Amino acid sequence: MPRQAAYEAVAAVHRDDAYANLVLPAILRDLRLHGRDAAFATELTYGTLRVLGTLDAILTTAAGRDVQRIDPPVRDALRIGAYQLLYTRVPAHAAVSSTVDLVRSVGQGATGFANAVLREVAGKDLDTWVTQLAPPMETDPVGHLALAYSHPEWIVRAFAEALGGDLAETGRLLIEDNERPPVHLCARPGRADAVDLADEVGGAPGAFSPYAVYLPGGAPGELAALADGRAHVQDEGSQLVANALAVAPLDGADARWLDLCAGPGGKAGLLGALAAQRGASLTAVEVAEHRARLVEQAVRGLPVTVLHTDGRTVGADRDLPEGGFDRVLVDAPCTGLGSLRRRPESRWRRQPSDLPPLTRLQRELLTAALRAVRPGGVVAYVTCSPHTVETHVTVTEAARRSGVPVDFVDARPLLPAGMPGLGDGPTVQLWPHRHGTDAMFLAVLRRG
Ligand SMILES: C[S@@+](CC[C@H](N)C(=O)[O-])C[C@H]1O[C@@H](n2cnc3c(N)ncnc32)[C@H](O)[C@@H]1O
Repeated sequence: MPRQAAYEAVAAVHRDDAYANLVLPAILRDLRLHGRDAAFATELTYGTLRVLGTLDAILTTAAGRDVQRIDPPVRDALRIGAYQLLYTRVPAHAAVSSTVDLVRSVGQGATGFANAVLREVAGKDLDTWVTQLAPPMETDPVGHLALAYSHPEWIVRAFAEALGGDLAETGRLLIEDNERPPVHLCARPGRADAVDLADEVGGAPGAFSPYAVYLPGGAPGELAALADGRAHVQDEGSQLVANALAVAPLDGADARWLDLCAGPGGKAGLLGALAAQRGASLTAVEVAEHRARLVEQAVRGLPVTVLHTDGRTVGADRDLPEGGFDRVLVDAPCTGLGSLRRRPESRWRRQPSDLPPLTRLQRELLTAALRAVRPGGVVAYVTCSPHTVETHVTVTEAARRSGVPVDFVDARPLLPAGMPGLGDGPTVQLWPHRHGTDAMFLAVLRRG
């Protein structure tokens, strides 16, 4: 049954462009899978989707034909079978026979083929397959890392560039991207204390964010603290960058805060709670209607006004006056390459051609933010991507072209004291393998 669930989820991702984290819960419910069975189905689904590139290279060799030419239902079943053989402790005979059963139910007449391919796959362990199929690290490091750790080459290249060309560290990042991501809670300031909340949920206080709680087990389920608005689910890195905006030094008024890209409302929830403690209020802007509704739910009871509009209308919208805000967050739409752990299929969907329209939008939104902030006020530009085109290039280009005088603020002192691996400033790049967070980028600008 767990394998059937994983098959249905993986097939829906490939057939319907579905998102695994959205389809899988419904499939688990339909098949009435709970506890260990549900956990196994989840591992098979997420694991198979993450390491798809490596699995496909191996299956292509084992089948003696391009995996893309195998009938899609059989192909997905083989991928789940190969994942079990190479990445889990499932005994080989169980992985093979259960996959052949699966193939019998989805691809008529292909059981002999599936049996032969899986026996071939099982003939070598993962390291041996990688040694056989990956180009040598010495001559083609990007190709090697891409195959060994299952990322598209353009993403490996982008990560390596953001890590200053350090390929050993790039490898550590890729390995981390293939791990099951942790679930972090944000204990909302003024409503909950992280240490008490950690006790309550059987978790541990976060290493860096004063609001973070690490949840054991990976699924937040029906926690009372979430239901009654004392906490929300939020990666620790997201908490840190939102908090950095709130603690950036500011002369003069500090009452009007703006979140220009607020949906679904994680950072607006934290900023709203901080604003409440400081007698400030937050305007949260979101262009997508359903996401604006999610922001409204996330900020209930906090001094937050949600605007369902385009953040680029600063100056044209009465509620978004030029120079009207003391602190502004631009948590820009981006490729999301910094949170690949959480979206197993996304590394295979994203394309380099996604970058130009996104970076144009990022520049426009940051320019709007620089117009929205008052002289002396601060803007935090954030992405959950470390791609330098979306980080450094966007920030320097927008600052240069905006016509607004701006200075970089060193973002490092705005993060908790003693936090390692923050680089040379003034911007900050967080990393899964260094900080256990998503790869959030933060630049803080002050309007002159
Ligand atoms: C990275 S997400 C923001 C995440 C959010 N800050 C949080 O912490 O939950 C970017 C958001 O910007 C929204 N967006 C995209 N274009 C926009 C625009 N022109 N104006 C306002 N919001 C926009 C997207 O719909 C998306 O919800």
